[in-house]
Amino acid sequence: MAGLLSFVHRSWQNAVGAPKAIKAGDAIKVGVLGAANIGPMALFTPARYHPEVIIYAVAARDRKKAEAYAKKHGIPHVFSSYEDLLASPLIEAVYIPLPNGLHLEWALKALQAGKHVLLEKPSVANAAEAALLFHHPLVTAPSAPVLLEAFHYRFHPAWLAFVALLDRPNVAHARASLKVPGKHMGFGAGDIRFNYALSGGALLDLTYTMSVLRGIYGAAPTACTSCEVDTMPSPPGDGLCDYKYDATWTFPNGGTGETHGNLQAGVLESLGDFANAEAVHRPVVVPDAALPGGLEKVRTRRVAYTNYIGPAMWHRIDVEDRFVVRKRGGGEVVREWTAKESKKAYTLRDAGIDRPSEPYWWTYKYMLDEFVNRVRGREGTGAWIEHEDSVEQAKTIDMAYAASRLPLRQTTKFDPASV
Ligand SMILES: NC(=O)C1=CN([C@@H]2O[C@H](COP(=O)(O)OP(=O)(O)OC[C@H]3O[C@@H](n4cnc5c(N)ncnc54)[C@H](OP(=O)(O)O)[C@@H]3O)[C@@H](O)[C@H]2O)C=CC1
Ligand SMILES: O=C1OC[C@@H](O)[C@H](O)[C@H]1O
Repeated sequence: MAGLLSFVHRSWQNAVGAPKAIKAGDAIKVGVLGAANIGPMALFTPARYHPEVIIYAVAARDRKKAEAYAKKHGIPHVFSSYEDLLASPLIEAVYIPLPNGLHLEWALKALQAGKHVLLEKPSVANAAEAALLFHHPLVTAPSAPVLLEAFHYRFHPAWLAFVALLDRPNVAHARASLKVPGKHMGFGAGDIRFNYALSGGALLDLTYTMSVLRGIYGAAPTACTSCEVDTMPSPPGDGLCDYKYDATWTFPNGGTGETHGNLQAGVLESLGDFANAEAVHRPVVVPDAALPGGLEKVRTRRVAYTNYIGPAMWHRIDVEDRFVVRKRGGGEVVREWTAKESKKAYTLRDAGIDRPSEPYWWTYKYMLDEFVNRVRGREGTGAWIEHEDSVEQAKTIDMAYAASRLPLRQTTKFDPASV
């Protein structure tokens, strides 16, 4: 009951209850490319209680649509085209929630206009595009603007607490899932997620599960050993867009992995396996000064993080340590037991980081804070998505498509040499 009440309280505070911030005189003016559905959740709500961020303008392909969106979300300025918005000297940073196939083009154009870029996940459509973007001189120059792939879940204290419980070199198997009841969320015919020309497909849209596996191992996979996909019937999706995938992986330490994504999950399937991350370790000898000579203590750890994608609503991190005391060198077992512990980390302090934060902050607010810290050249929590991380992520998705019966996501027709 107490858990339910705090869930309701946190959700209410995030949505409307938290006091609006008084904006600093030098707050970053952000322009938004596209009247996208995700804008309010991923940026406008957290910006409301961030003193250094003003959602200043939006541009849409249709000005009337942009005006209606601006009115609904209290955005003071409207531009008739993405180009016009980028040309505004008052705009310091740009948020890009466009279809995946347009990310490369508009990220490069925004960077060329000197804007910092918060780029929706997945950063781009494939590994070739990732190399083009993240190795581009506009990105690698010493005073280049900030460019961040918006993997919001990596910024939440619960993720930081989960990772701190891992013994990465000894992870033996990892699993990540994301099963979304898309039919009930409007992801139907015509959605960008099922449009191959816009780089649709669940492996890209639900790219999180592969990112989670890479985050658990702290390494890129060595191979995608299998990838079964189910595709949207044609039309929509041209038969080329997966709505469901089940993939298996190997990692450099010999460990294995599995990722499961479904954009058309039933409600029960989604409730049962919505956004889970799990790491099972190899047995390792752990020090215990209290043990008599000739004996050793062996720990086999399993860590499970439930709801890695929306931890501010609710999450739990379960640690299960199976201990064996045995004769040294793998001999006779003299004692065995299992220790279980459940943890939560809603604030940075809960994760052992001595910085202010609030339990109602969503993943997006933690990410926005770090984005602002980078833009302002300030030290942050250390949570960040490095450019090479984004490049590795795109390579990982390509590996999955290569192991499936589907083609890689198509490269944009935009000519990067034109910027
Ligand atoms: N971080 C998160 O939690 C989430 C991230 N996302 C990511 O955000 C991005 C947008 O997703 P979502 O908000 O669901 O998508 P929407 O379809 O709601 O928005 C996409 C926007 O892209 C613009 N657009 C430009 N060209 C095209 C085109 N040819 N066809 C269709 N749209 C076009 C449209 O803008 P205009 O207004 O100019 O017409 C539209 O508003 C994706 O990259 C997705 O992966 C999505 C959901 C959650
Ligand atoms: O980023 C996302 O997260 C949640 C999913 O519902 C959505 O399809 C995806 O774009």
